[in-house]
Amino acid sequence: MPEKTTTLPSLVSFPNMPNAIHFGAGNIGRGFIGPLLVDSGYHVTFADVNESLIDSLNTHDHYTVHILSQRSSTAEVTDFSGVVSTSPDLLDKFLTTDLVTTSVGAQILPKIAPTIAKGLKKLYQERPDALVDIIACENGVGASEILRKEVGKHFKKDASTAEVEFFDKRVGFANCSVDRIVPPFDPTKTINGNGERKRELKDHELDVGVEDFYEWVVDQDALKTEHNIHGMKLARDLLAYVERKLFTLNTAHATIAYLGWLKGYETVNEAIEDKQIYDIAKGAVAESGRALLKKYTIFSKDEHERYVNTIMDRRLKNPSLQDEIKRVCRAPRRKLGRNDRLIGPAMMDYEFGVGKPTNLAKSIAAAIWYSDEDDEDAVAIRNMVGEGGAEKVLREVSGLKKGANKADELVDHVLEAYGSLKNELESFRHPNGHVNG
Ligand SMILES: NC(=O)c1ccc[n+]([C@@H]2O[C@H](COP(=O)([O-])OP(=O)(O)OC[C@H]3O[C@@H](n4cnc5c(N)ncnc54)[C@H](O)[C@@H]3O)[C@@H](O)[C@H]2O)c1
Ligand SMILES: O=P(O)(O)OC[C@@H](O)[C@@H](O)[C@H](O)[C@H](O)CO
Repeated sequence: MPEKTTTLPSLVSFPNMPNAIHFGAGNIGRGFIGPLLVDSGYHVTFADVNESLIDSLNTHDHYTVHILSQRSSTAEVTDFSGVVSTSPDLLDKFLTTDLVTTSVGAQILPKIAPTIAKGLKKLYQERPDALVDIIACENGVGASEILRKEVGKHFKKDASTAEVEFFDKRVGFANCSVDRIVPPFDPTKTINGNGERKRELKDHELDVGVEDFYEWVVDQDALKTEHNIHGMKLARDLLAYVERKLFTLNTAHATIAYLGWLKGYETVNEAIEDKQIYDIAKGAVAESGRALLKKYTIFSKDEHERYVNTIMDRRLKNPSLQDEIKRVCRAPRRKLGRNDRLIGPAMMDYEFGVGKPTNLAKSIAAAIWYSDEDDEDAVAIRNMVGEGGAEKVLREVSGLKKGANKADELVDHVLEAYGSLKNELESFRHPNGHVNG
């Protein structure tokens, strides 16, 4: 295996501006990872299925990232282009890159894997001594590892021994934790000293709005080469950072959103001001926090308390964000997965014997109640509930196997919450709510 850390080969093989390929030119691509890469000297090639977005990237020479905070500010992004992710032109871009990143949604990774495998084959044919790192910037545990397995299936099919060696030794798949709230943004609205004013969409359609906070932590042991990216932190205990973020920020976010949906709110800002919702979310992160602190001794109790307070009382309450409940509730099948933000910390509570996850059970129950006919995950879950009740979802989507003690305990606990949640929330009913639906 090539050497890592400071003795790593760096960008010397690219005398001109190095190229990074980023799959997914959406909120996180344009609002977080893309700007950091550009700021670090890369030309970013965005690859996306959305053809009109790619056209727009190729007809604009800059866009603006609006920092949504009390003291709003902006940053200009230049040095980017776009390629449709199914176009053969994308494969040529692999010849001049040492970094491929993604933010397409964890469930989409298997769909982009064949293209990445083809790009790597091309790279191997032209530059068999190349080193390249791939970082899946998706919410979830081990997203880059999942991508490695998917890409490997395609790359290794009918591959020579030398090709397999190239894949195993010269391509890094580094897991990461990626944290910045990038909500839907209306680029025609802008805030200045005189309040809100309207702008022409065509000039600003690529603009994004982001919170001021960001954290990107990457597994340094998995990287094959040095990248020197501003804002990318390298760490060894990666799972600790991934789970701390997913089981705190995303646990609270999901709890607020699913309960907020039940009560009829449209934004996270509205829902978090509802004391009943705030208390359940705070309780849920306390339940995940007690298990996280047992599992990961690198975080002290005080540090974790500060981390939680920043999330609950500063970041999620940021009045400039106006994040949509619908966005945060998206893909509930993924969010109800065994290792994700709801079931993951609840099971950790049982595994570490730190107490019963009463608030997390309510969050899980609320996620099972969620319905959105535009979201295929939500439709699938509603259908499963229709066929076999909430238990079917917990057994089949959340992987809580019948007969396993801890899993059975959690199932019972969630089913109880599922039955009583609407009554519990009813007295706080909002006119648009779903507590009676
Ligand atoms: N928005 C946030 O606050 C935030 C923060 C941290 C992490 N994330 C994670 O980042 C990822 C992306 O989230 P987002 O909010 O940017 O979503 P988004 O919907 O804004 O962007 C996703 C982009 O991927 C593109 N895409 C979909 N299928 C594709 C395919 N097969 N090939 C190429 N491109 C494809 C879409 O067209 C879209 O432009 C998710 O995993 C999310 O969990 C989001
Ligand atoms: O992106 P998802 O669907 O996994 O989760 C929705 C939000 O909780 C998420 O995008 C947060 O805004 C983000 O994780 C903040 O870093």
